[in-house]
Parts: sequence; C-alpha cells; structure tokens
Amino acid sequence: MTNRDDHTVAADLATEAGALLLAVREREGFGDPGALRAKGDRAAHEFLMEALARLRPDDSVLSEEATREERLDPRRLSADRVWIVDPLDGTREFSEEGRADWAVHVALWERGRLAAGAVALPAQGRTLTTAEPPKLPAAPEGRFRIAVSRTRPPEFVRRLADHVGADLVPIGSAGAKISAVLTGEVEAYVHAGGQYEWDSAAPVAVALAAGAHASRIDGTPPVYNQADPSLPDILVSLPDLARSLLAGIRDLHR
Ligand SMILES: Nc1ncnc2c1ncn2[C@@H]1O[C@H](COP(=O)(O)O)[C@@H](OP(=O)(O)O)[C@H]1O
Ligand SMILES: [Mg+2]
Repeated sequence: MTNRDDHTVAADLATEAGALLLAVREREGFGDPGALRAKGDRAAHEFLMEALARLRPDDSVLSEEATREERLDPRRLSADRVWIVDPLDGTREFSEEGRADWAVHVALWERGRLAAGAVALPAQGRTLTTAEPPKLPAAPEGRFRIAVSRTRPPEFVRRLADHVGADLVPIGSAGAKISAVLTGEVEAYVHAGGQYEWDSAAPVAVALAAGAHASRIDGTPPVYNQADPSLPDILVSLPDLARSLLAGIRDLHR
C-alpha cells in the first residue's frame, strides 16, 4: 500500500461523497432544511464508512457522524492508521439554497501525523487534495482578508483584524474557509471557541502539503487522534502572514 494510494483514496472518496450530497440536495429540495441536513449527513457518512471498510479494512475511522460509543472506542488510540472524516462540514450552508461553502473532509492520520487528505467542495466542482496540493498564491503587500465563521465568529477576531490590517470575510464550513486560503479568496482563517478534529484534519493536511501555515492559535502544531477529539482553535494562513497573525493574537491575549 503506497502513500500515493492513500492520497488518491482520500480524494476519490471525498469527491464521490460530494456527488452523493449534490444528489440529496437535488432530490430533497430546500423546503425542510432540518430534514435535508439529516439526510445529507447520513448519506455521506454511510457511504464513507462502507467505502473505507471495503478499501482499508484494517484501518480505524473517526467520523463526526459516528455514535458516541464509536467515537470513544479506545482501539483508535492504539491504531497506526486512522481516517478522520467529516462527511458534511458546513451542514447549515448545505441546507441553504445557492450556497457553495460546504465540504466533505477525508483525512488519514498515520503514527502521529496527517499522511493524506482531501476536501471536496461539491457545489464549487472541485476537490483539494494532498495527491496534488494546490499552488499557493503570493501574499498581498497591504491589507489582507481573514475568513471567519458566518454564525460563530470568535469575539477577538474583529480586534485581530483591526490590529493586523485585515478585513473579515464570513464563510461557512472550516473546510471551505481553509480551501479559500489555499485558492486565494482570502489569506487566513482564524477560529477559536470550539471545534473538533474532523473539522480541521483534512483541510489542514492539504494546507500543510501546499506549504501553508497551520497551527493552533498559540502557534503549536495541531495534534490529531486524541482521546478527546475537541480541537477548539486553529489558524491557517499563507506562510508569510503567520508570524504577524500569531504576534497579533499574542498581543490581544496579553
Ligand atoms: N464553537 C463551536 N463549537 C463546536 N463546533 C464548532 C464551533 N464553531 C464551529 N464549529 C464547527 O466547525 C465547522 C465549521 O463551522 P463554521 O461554518 O461556523 O465555521 C462546523 O462543522 P459542521 O458543519 O460539520 O457541524 C461547526 O459545527
Ligand atoms: Mg464539521
């Protein structure tokens, strides 16, 4: 089993789950957003669980949509390889007609590091993947843009933006926001106040493979496949902006 195979598996499964989600949206319509969200979550989760069991039967899986018992299964903690998946990130945006800021995340954690990952953006018709990491844009000279949650923007990010000379761009889904950094729609993503490993594992895998900066907001590396999957804050940016963003965050927290 080569590394290349894992990159391709991640990309193919994310893309295929994304196609399923587009079909669910098409079939169900937007009349009952709660039902649409539930059907999307379930369809993508079941597809990914079945596909990983078939293609990688010896590996563990940590999925947002697993039951609490499945997520707490201690076998994952002694496994060498764990797929960390978010079948539908940006669930709220998925259920809003016309929005394209939702994603499917498939990452592979292997012996302490993210080994492969893919973020499908089905409504944007693209998948970002470690199989072929995106080429990063150059950082702008002057003001830049920081992506934040549409619904739960951390309180300090507004002050951070003023401090470092940036504008805020609200976007749904952690995967869509990190992808926006990698494709040049924004230059950074800052989040704090709550999130889980599946929200960031796949997009961080792609970001790191592309040469972007990805860390906790205190500058330490994000660590995955922990007993408690809470990973409440994250900073992803073009590499040249990381130093001033981390310094700005430190200044504000003093
Ligand atoms: N304060 C918080 N606590 C827990 N999860 C959070 C959170 N803020 C954001 N998230 C999760 O991070 C993902 C991106 O959120 P946002 O679009 O607001 O930036 C969403 O994942 P899901 O859509 O998979 O639930 C959301 O649930
Ligand atoms: Mg999520």
